[in-house]
Amino acid sequence: MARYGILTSGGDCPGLNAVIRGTVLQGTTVHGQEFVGFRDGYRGLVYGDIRPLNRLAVRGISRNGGTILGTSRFGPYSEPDGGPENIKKVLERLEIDGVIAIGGDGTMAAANRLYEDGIPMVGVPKTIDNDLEATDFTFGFSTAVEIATDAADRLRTTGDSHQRCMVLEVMGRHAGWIAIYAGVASGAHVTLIPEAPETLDQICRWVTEAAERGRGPLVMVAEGFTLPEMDDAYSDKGLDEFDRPRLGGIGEILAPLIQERTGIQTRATTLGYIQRGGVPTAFDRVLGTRFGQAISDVLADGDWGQMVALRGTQIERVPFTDAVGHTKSVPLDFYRGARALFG
Ligand SMILES: Nc1ncnc2c1ncn2[C@@H]1O[C@H](COP(=O)(O)OP(=O)(O)O)[C@@H](O)[C@H]1O
Ligand SMILES: O=P(O)(O)OC[C@H]1O[C@](O)(COP(=O)(O)O)[C@@H](O)[C@@H]1O
Ligand SMILES: [Mg+2]
Repeated sequence: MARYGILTSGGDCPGLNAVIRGTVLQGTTVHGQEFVGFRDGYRGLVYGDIRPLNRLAVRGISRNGGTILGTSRFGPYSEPDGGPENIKKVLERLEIDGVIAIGGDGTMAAANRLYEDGIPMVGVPKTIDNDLEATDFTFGFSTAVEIATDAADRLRTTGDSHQRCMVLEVMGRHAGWIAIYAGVASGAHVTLIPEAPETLDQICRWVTEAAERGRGPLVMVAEGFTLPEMDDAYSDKGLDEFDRPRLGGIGEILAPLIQERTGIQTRATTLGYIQRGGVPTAFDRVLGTRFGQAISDVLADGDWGQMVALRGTQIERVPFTDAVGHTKSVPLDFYRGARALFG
């Protein structure tokens, strides 16, 4: 019986457990496959740290956030034990015929490199940021948008009561998907995304317009937003494990600038990791389950080097290389449509 290992790598994301469950259910009931889980992403693969994954182990997990396998930003080529030769030996010793990597762009880049180095790899894309070009939507995004929208709705009532401007910073790295969806959903008076720098003057004009109508202005800002005079997205938290700046903090920068220029009391809230935690929406559970089922079919076909993706309403297969290095930005006409209603 063919036996496969599943790992989750990179930032956690609501819907990961639905993928694990979908894969195991489809694999065991339709294709007669067996599964194990690697603990903590590529670390588990490099060190052969596995746990059994059968039907019982995945019972009821779709409704839980996080990942039952644990995750990390450990690189499969990390010295001293990483690299394809070691990983081949690990897979032989554990009698594992292939690996499913569930992760974002970084995880897929690593999976592609391993695949090119002879390891049988397939992939499932994940990120709350929805910024992977290869797929129309990623699971986790819908949950993050719901949480951000709920937070915005709550800020509206306190902002309205105090006639204050409320700034809400959401995640998304260099893409504004979470901000633009939550901004439109909550009727934010201004939504600021990395794809479309706006001047402080313009932001303050919109804030003032809303305040003049008696509203507590709500400003939704993506962590990657920059003012025209900024060279890079704001970051004061150092680098992550892969040497990328950890973003966050632009909301706290903007709030006093808006207050100073408009004279309107302004408060900032950074939503942070709340966006990635807790119960996934039905949409994310369904997408995760379908991705999981589809990747089990990919294994059955031995279609190595492929990743599943949502195209329209269909789940399709695309090569890893389609997912790597292509960031999906918010289209400017989408932004312009939202912008027409700012203020
Ligand atoms: N080009 C690459 N080659 C090898 N390993 C990589 C590469 N890019 C990322 N990785 C590994 O994959 C991990 C997960 O990637 P990361 O971008 O942090 O998360 P995500 O997969 O969620 O986007 C990284 O910490 C790194 O160890
Ligand atoms: O977990 P970390 O390293 O603090 O990363 C925070 C980043 O992870 C995210 O939540 C999701 O990013 P990935 O899906 O690429 O891991 C970003 O929105 C945020 O900037
Ligand atoms: Mg990434």
